[in-house]
Amino acid sequence: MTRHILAIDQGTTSTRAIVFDDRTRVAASAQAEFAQHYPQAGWVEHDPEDIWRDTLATMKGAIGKAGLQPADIAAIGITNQRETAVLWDRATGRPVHNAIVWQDRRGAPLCARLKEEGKEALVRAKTGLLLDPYFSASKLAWLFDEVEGLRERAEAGELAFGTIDCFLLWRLTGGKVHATDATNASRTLLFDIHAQDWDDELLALFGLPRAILPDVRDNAGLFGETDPDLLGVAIPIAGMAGDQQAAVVGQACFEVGSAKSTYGTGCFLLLNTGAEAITSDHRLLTTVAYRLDGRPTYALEGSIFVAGAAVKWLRDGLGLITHASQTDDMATRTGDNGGVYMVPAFVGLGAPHWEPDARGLITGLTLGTTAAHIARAALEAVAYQTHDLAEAMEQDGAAKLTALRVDGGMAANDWLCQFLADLLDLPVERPAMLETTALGAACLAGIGIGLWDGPEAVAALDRALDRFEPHEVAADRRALLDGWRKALRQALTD
Ligand SMILES: Nc1ncnc2c1ncn2[C@@H]1O[C@H](COP(=O)(O)OP(=O)(O)O)[C@@H](O)[C@H]1O
Ligand SMILES: O=P(O)(O)OC[C@H](O)CO
Repeated sequence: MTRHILAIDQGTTSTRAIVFDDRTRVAASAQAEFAQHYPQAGWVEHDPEDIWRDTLATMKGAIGKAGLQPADIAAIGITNQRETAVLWDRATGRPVHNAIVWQDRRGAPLCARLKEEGKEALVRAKTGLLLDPYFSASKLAWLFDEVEGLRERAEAGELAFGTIDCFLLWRLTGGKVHATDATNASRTLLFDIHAQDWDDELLALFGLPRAILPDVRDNAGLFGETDPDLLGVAIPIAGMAGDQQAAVVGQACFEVGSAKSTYGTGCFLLLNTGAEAITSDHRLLTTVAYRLDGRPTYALEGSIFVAGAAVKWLRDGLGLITHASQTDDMATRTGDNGGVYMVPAFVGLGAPHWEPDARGLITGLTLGTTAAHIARAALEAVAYQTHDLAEAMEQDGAAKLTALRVDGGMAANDWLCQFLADLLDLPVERPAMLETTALGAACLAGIGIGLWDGPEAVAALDRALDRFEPHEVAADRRALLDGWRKALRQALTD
């Protein structure tokens, strides 16, 4: 009997469960899209109960589709949308509020005030991050300031905070384990990535009680076991990582200088910098790539908030398409962009600008503009932003990329992969199995139960790749980037 591993990939728009065999081949998967709540402009919430319901249903669905029983699952790995904050009652396990999602900007006033008070240098030195509402701390501070009675309950030890990994772990273990991993902790603005511990000075800055915080663990190891009431058996949960870091593992970016870019709702480019936590001069983030056996490996990260979300907006907001994959054909058919550029600053701009108040725009419209030009502009924008991040990493002296490994739902788009290769003037490598996030979680769980010895064993696993070679000429590249920069300037100064 092969030993199977179940990965839970709780993303921004959908929850997936994938069963892998002991050679990381996919045996079966199940997926559920869930509701997004936009209570006000710039606010984004998820109902944690939706997430929990879909997690259980997709786990059962994937195990069933694989023709297996829960007892055949040797271990579970969890990976998740990062930064999204949940606060729940330890006694009942019930959230006290909807989850405040990473895209939510409501913490902007607090971050702006702390910046004015000159706190950014301190925050940056300890956390590797910036004072931006993207990260969990200002979302939590908002909850404590706005929801009556929470502070007293938290100080009395009644409340638990967690990112989605931590909330799912709590629920899966029947409320027995309150823990997270070093990658998720490193996205809260409360965790000192050098000391690898929560930091009292940061907690004080955001006015948050320490009693709500989870234990922080390595990415691979025994986190706990599933409550037998859920699946009939106790299965070890042996790997956990934020989704972008899990993709680093799934893409086997274990060498210093290797990089991957994941195109899901947003796009996140991470470059492995090894044991050295490099500070960027271009407002990139320093973050934990993974921590194994107590030793952190760091990464430089460029975070783009809107990638696939722009395509989802073409579908759900504008009704221009009925399926995301149509954009591939539309972009191919237009031949060129017709002078149309989109700056998808729907929830502000992330790296390297960090402008929470910037808003999206489409420029260059004429009577000749078609839906296909707009679809193409949405795809091009993702590539321009990737280019800007890669350039910033190079200017930071971190590494000159020799190839870019891509993954995530949007990387299924061949036109986008070719345009990326042309624009970056780099080969783009795309694994045949695009779910590298889930694969990374499965690899961590496999390491956690000793199925694989460590990163070397994971790197040695077979991986089929598609490769896109660059062929655009430099003059075209320059003209396109000029058009993009002009549009970007408009979005940043509006
Ligand atoms: N063929 C495609 N072309 C362009 N965008 C796509 C394509 N397929 C999926 N997407 C986009 O990718 C996103 C889904 O990717 P996924 O990795 O599942 O995201 P997440 O984990 O953030 O929920 C959606 O925003 C969708 O619009
Ligand atoms: O849901 P994704 O895959 O776009 O990932 C979200 C990121 O983790 C946010 O930091």
